[in-house]
Amino acid sequence: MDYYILANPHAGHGHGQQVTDKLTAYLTQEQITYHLFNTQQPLDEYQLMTDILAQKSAEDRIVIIGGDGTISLAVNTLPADQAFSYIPAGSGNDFARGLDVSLQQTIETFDNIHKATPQTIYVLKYESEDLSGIATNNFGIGLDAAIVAAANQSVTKGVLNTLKLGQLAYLFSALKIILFKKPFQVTVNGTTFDKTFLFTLTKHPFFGGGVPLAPDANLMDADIHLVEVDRFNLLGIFALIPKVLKAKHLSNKHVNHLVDQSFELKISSDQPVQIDGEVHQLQAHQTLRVTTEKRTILK
Ligand SMILES: Nc1ncnc2c1ncn2[C@@H]1O[C@H](COP(=O)(O)OP(=O)(O)OP(=O)(O)O)[C@@H](O)[C@H]1O
Repeated sequence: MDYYILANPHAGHGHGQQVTDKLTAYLTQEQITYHLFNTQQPLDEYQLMTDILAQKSAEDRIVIIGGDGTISLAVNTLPADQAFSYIPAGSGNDFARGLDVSLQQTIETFDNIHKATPQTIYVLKYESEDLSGIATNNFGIGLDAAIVAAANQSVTKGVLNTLKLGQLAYLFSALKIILFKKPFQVTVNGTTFDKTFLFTLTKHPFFGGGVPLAPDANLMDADIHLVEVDRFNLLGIFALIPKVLKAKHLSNKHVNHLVDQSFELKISSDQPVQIDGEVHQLQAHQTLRVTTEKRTILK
């Protein structure tokens, strides 16, 4: 049994390289055969996973090293019947948190993988006229998508990054969006929300690098958690932020939490959506269906 490693050395500002070096040194020491596929540029994950699938035999194993972007791209290329393992090396690592995999102990994580038996997890599967795929983390419409989009586009981000203050770009963008983003209407599984501000579907608790948005969500079951927040007064919205960080927000009357195994929804105006941190656009009045797909993991 060989290991096929798909690694993003740039994940976590170079942490991917460190994790890969540590793991490969250990595999060499333990005389475990591996084949390393390092991404050279964004989106290489697709081609490398295709190459791995063409070369590996049925008993060989796949290990993915990287952050949430890497695991999302890799799983989108991996057929549902192929098992995989994951060693986190990103900045946010929400999928690893959801899986309850250590964020630091590379070798311990590998040792667990090496002796693991296959387990089923459920990831999000989404489909509309223009968008389809798998989300390993979350599918967000509105606020979170607008924040990610604005932070990626903002001129300030470039300046702040050169000053090594990149995270501030997110803070400024988030503040601007919270102040000015208009609400939108969503009809989901027969219920209409008229003043939606945040609308996120998730299979595990975390978003935004460890924020417990849906504390009871679990990758091991088929339930999808929807967290919807209405646009209400600004003071109330700011007061809600520390509650979200402490996972105490779901009892707020402006927060709606629905759990179901599939969601069908339409929005009333075009909105940005973020799917595992990548920004897309969802057109008004298109039907979006979100269900789950079973995947096999060794962890
Ligand atoms: N060699 C590379 N150089 C630059 N970008 C790369 C390279 N390899 C992969 N990428 C891109 O990096 C992105 C994924 O980064 P990833 O999300 O895994 O790390 P992160 O952003 O540090 O972690 P997290 O998402 O957990 O915060 C993907 O869009 C991927 O295509």
